[in-house]
Formats: sequence, C-alpha cells, structure tokens
Amino acid sequence: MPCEPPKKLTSPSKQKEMADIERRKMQSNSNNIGFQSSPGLDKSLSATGAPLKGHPVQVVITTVDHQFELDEDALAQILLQPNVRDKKISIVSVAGSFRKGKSFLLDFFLRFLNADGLPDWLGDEEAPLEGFSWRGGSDRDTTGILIWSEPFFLKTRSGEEVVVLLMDTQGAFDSESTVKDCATIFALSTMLSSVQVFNLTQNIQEDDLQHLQLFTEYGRLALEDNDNVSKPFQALQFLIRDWSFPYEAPYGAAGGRKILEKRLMISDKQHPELQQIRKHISSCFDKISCFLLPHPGLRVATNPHFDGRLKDIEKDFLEQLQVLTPMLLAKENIVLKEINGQKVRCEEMMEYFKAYIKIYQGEELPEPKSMLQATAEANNLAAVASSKALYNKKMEEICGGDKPYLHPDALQVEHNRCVEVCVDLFHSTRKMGGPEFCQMYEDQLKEDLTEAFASFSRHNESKNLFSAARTPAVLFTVVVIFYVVSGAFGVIGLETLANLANLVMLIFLILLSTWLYLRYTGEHRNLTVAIDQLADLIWENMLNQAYTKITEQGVKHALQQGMSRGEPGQARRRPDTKKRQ
Ligand SMILES: Nc1nc2c(ncn2[C@@H]2O[C@H](COP(=O)(O)OP(=O)(O)OP(=O)(O)O)[C@@H](O)[C@H]2O)c(=O)[nH]1
Ligand SMILES: [Mg+2]
Repeated sequence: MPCEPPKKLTSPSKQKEMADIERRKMQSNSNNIGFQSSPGLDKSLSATGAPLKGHPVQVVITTVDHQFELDEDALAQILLQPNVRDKKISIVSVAGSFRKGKSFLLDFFLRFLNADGLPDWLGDEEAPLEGFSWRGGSDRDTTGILIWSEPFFLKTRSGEEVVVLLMDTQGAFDSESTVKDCATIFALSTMLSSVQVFNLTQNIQEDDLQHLQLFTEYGRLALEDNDNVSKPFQALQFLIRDWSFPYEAPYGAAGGRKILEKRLMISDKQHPELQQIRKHISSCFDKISCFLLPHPGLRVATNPHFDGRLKDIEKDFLEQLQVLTPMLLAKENIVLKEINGQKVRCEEMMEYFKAYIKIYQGEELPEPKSMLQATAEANNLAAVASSKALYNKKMEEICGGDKPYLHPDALQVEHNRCVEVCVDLFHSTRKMGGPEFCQMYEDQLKEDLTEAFASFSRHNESKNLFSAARTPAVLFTVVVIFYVVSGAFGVIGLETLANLANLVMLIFLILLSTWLYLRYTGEHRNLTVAIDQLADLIWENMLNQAYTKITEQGVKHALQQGMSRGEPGQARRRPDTKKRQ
C-alpha cells in the first residue's frame, strides 16, 4: 500500500479506526483494476534519480460515523521536527471532486520539489509515478487529509528558509460522503492551506461555483474573527483538467484568466442569485487565478496498466505541467501561510490544526444540507409561518386586545376552528420534500398553535373582571370579617382576642394598600404575584368553601320553598372559580 499508517498510535480506538481505513483501502484497491503507486517509498528513487524521501501521512481521519479526527502524533512528527518547527510554512492543497487526478498531480509536485530547482525535474521517461496514492478505476481512493511526511525547504528571495508541505484531500461527492463530509474536508483544507488548488474537469460550471460558495462559507463560519470585511482565505487556484477548447482560450494561465473573467464576471443583467455567488467567492480569497490543463491522453485516462510513466502522457500535458508546477511551487512564487495578516510558523500551524478540527467536531456549526433538503426546509418553514400568521390574525379578531372577555369553552371552540383552517392552508401550500418530511413540519405547526392558544387564553383570562378583582375583593373581605370579629370580641369583653383580630385586620389592610400601589406603579412584580397567591389560597380554602356552603343552603331552601309552591327548582350558577394563571 502506498499510504503507510502513521507510526505512532495513541489509543486503541484510534488503532481500530486506522485499521478500518486500511481495510477499506485494501478492499477498494482489490475491487478495481488499475495501477497503484508502489509501496515502500522511503526507499524508492524519484524520477530524477534522487531518493524520494517520505511517505503520505493521514493527518485527518474520517471515521465510519462521519466524524473527523486529527492524528496529532503523526502531524507533530512532521511539524515539530527541530529543524522545521520555527520556520514559516507554505501549504499547497489540492481539493475537488473524487477521481479527477488530484493525487496524480500532487505526485508531479513532489517530483518538482524533490528535484530542488533542477530544470529537468520531470525526469526519466520510464519511471513510474510515485508518492501520494493514485490509481485508475471509478471508486474513490483518498480519504481524509494527507500530508507528505518530508517537509521541503526553500529559500525565499530574502534568503529566509521556509517549509513547503503538500496536502492531498478526500475527493468530494463520492457515494460514501455526506454533504457535511465534503464541506468539512474542503473547508478544513482551505483554512489550513496557503494555496488551495480547486481541481475541476473540462469547465467551470455554475454548480462548481455553488459548491465552492457553500464550502467556503462553511469554512468562513468556523473562523472566529469572522468580521465579513477581511478576506478569510489566501490563494485559490482553479485548475481545469482536460481543457478541450484551446481554440477559444489557450492552455495555461492566460487562457485560465480569460475563462475566469467570463465565469466570475458580475453584471447588472445577471440574476441577483448569480451575482451573489460571484461576490461571495471574490470576498473569500485574497487572490483567485485559473489554469487550463490539456487532456493527458487516453492511456492516462483509460489504460488499467498505466503507471504514470512520462512516455505514456501527452506532450501538451507535460508542457503545461512544467508551467503550472513552478507557478505554484518555485521559491519566487511560493505563498506563505498567513492567519490574520501574520505569517505562521510550523509549531503554530500545529495549534491551528487542532483548533480548526475541534470546531468541526463540535455541535455549534449548522449542518450543511443538500440543495433539495435546504429548499424543502425553506418551503415548509415558509408554509408554517404563513399558517401561524393566519391563526394569529383570526384569533386576534376573536379575542384580541380590544375584544371583550370570552368564555373559555367558547374560546376553545374558536381555537379548534382556526387550527382546522390553518392546517388546511398548510396542506394546500405547495412544498418540496415529500409527505413524511412535510408531516414533521405539520406537527411542529400544531405544537406552535397550541402554544399560541395558551397565550391567547391567558390574555383572555386576564380580561375576566372577577378574576382581575379577586385579590382586592378577598383582602377586603378578610379586613371586613376581622373588623366585625374584633368588634364582637370587644362587645363580649375579650380584649386580647379583639386586639389580635385588629392586628390581623391591619396586616390585611396593609397588604391591600401595598397590592393596589404595586399594581398601579407596576413595580416589584414578584411581591404582587406573592400577594395574589395568598389571596388565591384564602379564596380556594376558606371563602370559596364558605360561599359554596351558603349557596348550597340557599339552593336547598329555594327548592324546598319552590316545591311547597309547586315550582321547578332554579339553582344559582356558581361563579368561575378557575385558578388564575
Ligand atoms: N482524464 C484525466 N485523467 C487523469 C488526469 N490526471 C490523472 N488522471 C487519471 O485519473 C485517475 C484518478 O487519479 P487520482 O489521482 O487517483 O484521482 P483523485 O482525484 O486523487 O481520486 P480520489 O482520491 O478518489 O479523490 C487515474 O487513472 C489517473 O491516471 C487528467 O488530467 N485527466
Ligand atoms: Mg486521491
């Protein structure tokens, strides 16, 4: 296998994860006819004859349950080497759809960096292409994010030695990855790299731009200092493989510029949605360029025994490769990684890796959705909102602020009628997503309407005069009762009890005045509530029971009188004793 597992593993769960990944790779390789780059790269020779030192190291691992893990030990072995850790860093990443020659291209980048400035870096015609794992076939190969284990050292114009790392990424849109997986890999590699090569085939299509927008937005969201003013990412290099229209735009950077201008052009005639995508992409990157690469020939694309030898690759392709590679990796063109305007050193980069992966492991980021799912959600939410608006309008007409108190039973009937109308409206609104998906939103609508009804009921209850006047009525009644009791005790000479009754009367008088004052000023609402609760307690446990007994006696008496006069009995209706909310 070309991709050796990291040498040090920390936990048994990690070991299991790595074993899974290795097994999956073995399976997918054995399922496909196609060439695999040779194993044992530490010992192999590069095309130029210089030993190709190093091997790909999987630093970001995708787990079976679609989570991402950072192999800190493996990354530390690269970034924290004594001769590397304090050097500024440049990371060149290649990302895009799966099976489009990303790893294959990176192996040429490896050759260039390994040749250390030699002009014939492409090397021997007969040497197979080695480095990051690449192969033919239709099933995905690379998973997670990989970095070449050996950093390359370059001297910048100012004479400073900097480190260059190459990053290979899991291809997007394969049948095993979710939208979130693809967005996370693209966003992470864009956040971590100084140059992101966006690998496309044949053209820049509108859906490529839409995906780029979604993925970069997912990255921008994760960055803490997201002020929407400064550009969050550095260089974006569109790379169009198999460019077939050189008569329209020539291969290379000049043709790329022409196509890019056309595709990213913003005009007033464009639909606002198209304008917005273009503005968003331009606002995310400091520098955007494009390169048109010719087709490498049928042997590269279709021959299962092709092993990357130069003699099998079209001359046009190799010519343009010799332009593209130094454009990205020559010491005079290298882009150093900057975060918040500061050049980053390798040991700091280690911390950024840890911080960024943590964001994507957490729950705080919204989950990116497929276009259909996002549209269906928006449709359903809009339908829920208009049904709720209709419910509120109808209920306002029935029991709104300026309407009189309505009996709770009548209010419930009106509520049921309005819910029926609103659910009908929800059903009749055209929505995407299918019946099961829409059912979830219908349930949510019903729940929301029940909540809204509770609030309307409370408001209606507050308009009930009896309910509103209960506290002062109860307090006043208690004052009157104790006034009478105190007088009675006074008359029969029980002075102590009379004084006690006077004291209770005084306390309730104070409570009554306090309640009136607080209700008038609206201050200390907790105290008002406490007095209300006390009044409720007295009403429920004493006055109401006494009142019920008196009325029952009265009814009995009236019945007896009526019967003696031969009239049917008429019971008095008990006033509403429902507890206040
Ligand atoms: N048509 C075409 N095929 C290419 C090109 N470059 C490489 N290939 C072939 O594309 C196939 C896939 O190459 P890889 O480098 O493994 O592709 P990848 O994008 O890394 O694939 P994943 O790792 O699965 O995402 C190989 O058979 C290559 O020979 C190119 O420019 N055009
Ligand atoms: Mg690959």
